[in-house]
Amino acid sequence: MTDLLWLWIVLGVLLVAAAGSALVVPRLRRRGGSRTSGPDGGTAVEQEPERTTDPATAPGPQVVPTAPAPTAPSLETPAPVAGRMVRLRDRLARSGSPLGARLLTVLSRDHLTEDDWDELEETLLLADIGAGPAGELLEALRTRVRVEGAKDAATVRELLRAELLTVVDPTMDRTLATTPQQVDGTTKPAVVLVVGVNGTGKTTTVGKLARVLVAEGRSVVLGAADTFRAAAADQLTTWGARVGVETVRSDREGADPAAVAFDAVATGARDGVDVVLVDTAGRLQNKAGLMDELGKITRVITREAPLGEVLLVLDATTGQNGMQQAKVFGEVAGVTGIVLTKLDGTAKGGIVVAVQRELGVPVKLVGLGEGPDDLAPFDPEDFVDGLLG
Ligand SMILES: Nc1nc2c(ncn2[C@@H]2O[C@H](COP(=O)(O)OP(=O)(O)OP(=O)(O)O)[C@@H](O)[C@H]2O)c(=O)[nH]1
Repeated sequence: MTDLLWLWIVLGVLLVAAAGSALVVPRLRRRGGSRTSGPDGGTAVEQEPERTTDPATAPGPQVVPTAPAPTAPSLETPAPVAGRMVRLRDRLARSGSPLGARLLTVLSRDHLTEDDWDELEETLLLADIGAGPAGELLEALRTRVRVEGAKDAATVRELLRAELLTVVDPTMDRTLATTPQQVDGTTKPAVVLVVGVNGTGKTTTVGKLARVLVAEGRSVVLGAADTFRAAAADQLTTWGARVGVETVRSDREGADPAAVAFDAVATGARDGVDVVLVDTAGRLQNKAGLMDELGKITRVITREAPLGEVLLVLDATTGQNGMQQAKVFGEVAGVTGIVLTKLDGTAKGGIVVAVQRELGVPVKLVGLGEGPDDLAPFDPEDFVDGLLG
């Protein structure tokens, strides 16, 4: 009898426990989402919203309404890269035409006087071509006009076109080093570091360049090493997400940019991507500080993969004023190529020539608008045709 009583008590306790556990809705937390760099430079993953279990299969009577699962944003297809500069040439012609049109007007006069040659020189200097290249261009034109003597509009245009092309220098190697490299039997991504003063268009250029690479079928990882401006990492993440490219960033404003750059390159190497593009902050006007920061970023990157390209972003609208900054970056950062942005907004296209001369490195890309695909590989012939209108 006592045994039977104990059996009933145990069964009762078990029933109460089972009913209690059925009312508990388990909460699951999944780790995943955008990759962020931890304060120590190690990668951490976070920012994933909490998920509740599917109400249809969850135990218990309660049905918790859930918001519909967000649909993944549809990926954009970047515009083809070939012929971009031709497509954008009209824009260039509109902004650069004062140079070409004024030169052609003067050169077409019947007898060119010294005043005419002075006017040509002034026009070239106003377009920021620089005194040296302007002198060379005029010297060559004088000789050809004297020797050839021809004056019809087509011949004059052809003369000017040829001499402008010579100073823009079609022989410079403008290819971007974006091919993965073999290091000790391991394939490493090509690393492109993007530098320049603030506001020149670095972040935008990294975003647009990612699209250029995606359009060419390359896989890309972005590194948001501009940790100075909090919005820069968000801006970059948005650019990347639009074309399915991952951004490695820090969750902390003011984090060590070198740590983020290292994480981005390590992520790219681990995931076997073709190219890692690293955006940097541009606020260090002081040469020693700049040298320290860029030196550290370069050192940590090269521990993981060779640095293929250092692109200096320059705002074409600042013209000769931007040259001083360009020289400082040229000295401290080992620049291998120039990206000239905002060429759509200036008649000072001659800066292409001046900056190449000053730094001894080629303009490789030009920004010709605020649209996502308004970045084009620089083509000297298309550029000169744009200037001539
Ligand atoms: N018209 C025009 N605007 C451009 C071009 N490239 C960039 N911009 C604009 O320039 C502004 C600054 O661009 P950002 O990419 O934020 O510049 P940043 O150098 O990263 O700036 P910091 O992060 O402050 O150093 C933005 O409004 C861009 O849309 C271009 O080729 N043409």
